[in-house]
Amino acid sequence: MGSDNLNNAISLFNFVVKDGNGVKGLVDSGISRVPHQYIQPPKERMENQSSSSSSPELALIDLSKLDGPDHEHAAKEIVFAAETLGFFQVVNHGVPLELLDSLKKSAYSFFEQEPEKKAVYRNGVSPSPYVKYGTSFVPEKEKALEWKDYISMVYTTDVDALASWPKECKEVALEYLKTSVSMVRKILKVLLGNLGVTAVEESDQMMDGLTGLKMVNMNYYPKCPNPELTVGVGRHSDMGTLTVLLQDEIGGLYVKLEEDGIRINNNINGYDQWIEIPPINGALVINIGDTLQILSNGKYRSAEHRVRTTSTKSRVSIPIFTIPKPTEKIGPLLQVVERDGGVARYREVVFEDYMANFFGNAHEGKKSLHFAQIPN
Ligand SMILES: O=C(O)CCC(=O)C(=O)O
Ligand SMILES: [Fe+2]
Repeated sequence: MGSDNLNNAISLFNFVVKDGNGVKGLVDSGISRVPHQYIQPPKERMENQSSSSSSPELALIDLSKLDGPDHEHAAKEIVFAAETLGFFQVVNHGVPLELLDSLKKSAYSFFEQEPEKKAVYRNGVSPSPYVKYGTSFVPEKEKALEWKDYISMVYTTDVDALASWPKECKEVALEYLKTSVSMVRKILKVLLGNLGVTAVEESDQMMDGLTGLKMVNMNYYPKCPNPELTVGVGRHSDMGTLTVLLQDEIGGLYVKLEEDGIRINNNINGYDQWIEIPPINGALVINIGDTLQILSNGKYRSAEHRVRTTSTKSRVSIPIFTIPKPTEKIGPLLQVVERDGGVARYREVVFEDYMANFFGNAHEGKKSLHFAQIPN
């Protein structure tokens, strides 16, 4: 695509979004400056805000301890992280380390294909309702586009996954999903237990409901000529229950500190404070989503996070989203509301409606939660 055309808003949108060339196609066309559609308003640019140098500890939790004599200690670490930052990292998580390497490689094999190969999975033309390739979050609604391409694969059954997910990544993605799900259940069991859900059957049933929908995404952030003007992903929280994330060695994922969540040492000039989730080889990142914030009546923090771009190297990240089934009703647990003096901070929502609101709007911090919030 010639540089004259790049200045034409409609043809840029068509090239990147509609025709499925993505940000990757834009970069491959040889641009030396990002098109204006990608320029974020100053308050969203990441170079403009301070990032905490004296970060409070970001927990790195050894999950194997949940199965031994240190269970209580590990469980406390999980609960504390969920109540404060809403993000932590785990090791000894049971997901094979070789698989993590294969996943990153397979993400590159998918995104480095010719645009036509990826474009077959575009929204509306994809041969499967469970597979979607796209760029940015909701391009039609965004004031500035995010510098990110992605492929999203919803899990129903193994047979469906192997029949419909792209061949470049289906086997590893499925293995990643299956090995992660048992870890997610271990973590959820701890978090539910702390809310008073201790009976095995009730806990199992609740976990089935909270993770009824699972998907693996692969995000690809091409290197960007103007990292100071762009974002990889804008400020948002995840809508689901728990997110598991594999990131590569590039870094660039930031989580926002909130005043009541954690002590802030250096709150400079009222700017938001963000801390980076540092890449740790072999570790996985876990974060709390809106669903758990609602369920816990606000005790667990669905963390606001965002991703910067870099000019030196492209980055991949591979999240698994565990989400309630669309028909599931989600509201604060009764026993938690009782403990909170009978005050529910969220109403009960049918998850399908929550999801429609989430995907119907551009990323805007934690605004997604307003859909369920009861104003006080
Ligand atoms: O790329 C990352 O590190 C995070 C991506 C993310 O927040 C998301 O896909 O929801
Ligand atoms: Fe996210």
